[in-house]
Amino acid sequence: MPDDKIMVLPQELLILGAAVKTGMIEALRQETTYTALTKSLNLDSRAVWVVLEALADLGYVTKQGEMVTLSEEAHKMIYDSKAPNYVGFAFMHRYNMIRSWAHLPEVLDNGQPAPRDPDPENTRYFMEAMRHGAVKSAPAVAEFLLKDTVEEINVLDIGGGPLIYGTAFRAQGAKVTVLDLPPVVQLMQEKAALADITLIPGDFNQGLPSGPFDLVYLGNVCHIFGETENKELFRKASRVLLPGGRIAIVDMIRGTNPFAAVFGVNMLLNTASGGTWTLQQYTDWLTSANFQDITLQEIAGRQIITAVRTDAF
Ligand SMILES: C[S@@+](CC[C@H](N)C(=O)[O-])C[C@H]1O[C@@H](n2cnc3c(N)ncnc32)[C@H](O)[C@@H]1O
Repeated sequence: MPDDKIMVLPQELLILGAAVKTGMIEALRQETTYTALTKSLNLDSRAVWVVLEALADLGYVTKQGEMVTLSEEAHKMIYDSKAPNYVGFAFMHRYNMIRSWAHLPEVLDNGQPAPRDPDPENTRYFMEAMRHGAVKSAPAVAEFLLKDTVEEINVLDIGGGPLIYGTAFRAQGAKVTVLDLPPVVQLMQEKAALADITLIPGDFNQGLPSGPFDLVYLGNVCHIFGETENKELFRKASRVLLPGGRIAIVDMIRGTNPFAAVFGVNMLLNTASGGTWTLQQYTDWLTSANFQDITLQEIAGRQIITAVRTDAF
């Protein structure tokens, strides 16, 4: 609904994001001074002073005389994974989103995705944001999908690099294989080993691990690509499933809530063919890939489409 919410500017996120990007937050883990910080990071002294004052008044920085350091609460929020207020660097993904959303007029003009910041740290920020976003719903989704299974089942989690869903499937007794892009696998391999998850590098547009699997899980993956890629992905999934095996797709279903259409703009900005798709589109694509019994349900705030592989091969 049109209202004055559009007047809100996320200034706190923009200040904090810039402080991370310039190295200020990392440098503030040690006690330092305005002058030393400015010099060591080769930044503008007036700008550093103004931003540090804002960070201090917002509670992120503690000042004592000349000395400045990250506040205890900010330290817990960003660096202490056991703290109740921990978010890690998940907020940096939001910061990056704002940067790409500001390019919407050019995207409307030329139809090309917004320019990408090649900073390799962005993979880590993205993983942390995905983990943060999934942690509440993953146990309920895993329980919903695996509750009626009696034996240990084989799950393929495509694009499951953040490992939150994989961990939840593992907790339900499943054997879990995760496929994700090589930079993600490199970053997450250690966590995967600790969680007893097999993490495989690869591009799902090129191929899938051969399996066979009882369940193929696609969590927030179908919005990255368009009709051609999704149809082909469902066909590939169908081939690595056992007869009677299931596919489960978590995504935002266009036409069921306004958020799906808004998220479609995010995918317009960040991909060449991605978007959000209607239940009818999913139904057509799944049917053409030999799936039946297609249903849409909502579990823990997530929309889940499930379907069963037919024997028609
Ligand atoms: C939006 S995240 C979803 C993460 C997780 N499944 C969830 O629901 O929280 C998309 C994931 O798919 C992975 N991905 C994107 N394109 C891929 C591709 N072509 N092949 C394999 N993984 C891909 C990304 O690296 C990322 O981990």
